[in-house]
Amino acid sequence: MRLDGVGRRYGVGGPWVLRDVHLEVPARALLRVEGTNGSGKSTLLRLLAGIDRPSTGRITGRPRTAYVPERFPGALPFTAVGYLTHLGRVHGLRGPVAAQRATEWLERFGAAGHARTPLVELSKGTSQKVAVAQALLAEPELLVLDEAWTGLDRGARDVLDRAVAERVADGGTVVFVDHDPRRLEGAADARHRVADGRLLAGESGTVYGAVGPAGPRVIIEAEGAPGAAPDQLPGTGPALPGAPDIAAGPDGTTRLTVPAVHSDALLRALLTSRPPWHIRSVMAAPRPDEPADQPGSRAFAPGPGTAPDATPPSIPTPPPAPNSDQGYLP
Ligand SMILES: Nc1ncnc2c1ncn2[C@@H]1O[C@H](COP(=O)(O)OP(=O)(O)OP(=O)(O)O)[C@@H](O)[C@H]1O
Repeated sequence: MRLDGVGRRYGVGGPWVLRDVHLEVPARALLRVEGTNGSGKSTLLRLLAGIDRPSTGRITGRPRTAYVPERFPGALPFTAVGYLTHLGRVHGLRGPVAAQRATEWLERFGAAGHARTPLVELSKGTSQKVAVAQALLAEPELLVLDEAWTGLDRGARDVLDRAVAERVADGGTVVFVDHDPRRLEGAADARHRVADGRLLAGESGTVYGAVGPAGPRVIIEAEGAPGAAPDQLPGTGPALPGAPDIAAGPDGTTRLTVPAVHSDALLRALLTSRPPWHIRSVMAAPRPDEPADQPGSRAFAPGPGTAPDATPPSIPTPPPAPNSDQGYLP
């Protein structure tokens, strides 16, 4: 999914809450959204979830999406299991499958004892378990979580942490906001900050830059199995994290240029494909106004000659590749 020049304001002539947001939402990624109170995080998440529309700009390529709102509308005329089964059907599941998943998720969250309790009688914590379960049971391609951990007991928070990891491992994308800075610490592929109506991004969360055409980009030169061409990349085109520009590189390599915030997710996709791709180099792309031999174009990896002031993106450790003698760099 992609946001191009998206803006949102409430009411005619109201102040812009979000302006000129450019964002590529890659497949198989965990994205954190941060910002101070009232900065526009929930507004952005509602746009991503598709329950609100931009005042200006375009959102394209919407995946199958599920959303946990900041506040769950609990006063609905359903029991917990009835509501979840109903939502499962709304998400396209057949009745028996929806009912089975509803029961499984209530059990997983330790709320099976409340399956037949009307929603209005549920405690805040159990109500929140139902709110989270309705999004998870659909196994969405995009899961949007707005403070979804708030109100959950410790065991349920851990269940949600694991469910998020499972979604991403299955190829889904999870976008989340949480007031706890340690939530899913170290797991996010990218962190985005809403500030002054703009969207900023950073790999580490300490340095944020503009997201969009003007934001930093990374060039990955990779080599596939013998004879592999760019169109044989795993999940070609927009399905690859960050929707990289793909071109032929030197010495038979394939050159993928991607927004820097998505480089980790793209590297992971290449390294974990079967057979895995060799990563030959990872370098910062020169900015449009920068000559190609300036520091921004130096290779991050591998080996000597790496710019001392350049921070390499962290390359995830790939799982062992059966029947493969291919190595990994760096
Ligand atoms: N439906 C609405 N109508 C009018 N103004 C709104 C509406 N929703 C949000 N706003 C305003 O937009 C701004 C951003 O709100 P939003 O809820 O997106 O911020 P947030 O970063 O999620 O805040 P918090 O961390 O407090 O949840 C605020 O000034 C808020 O008052």
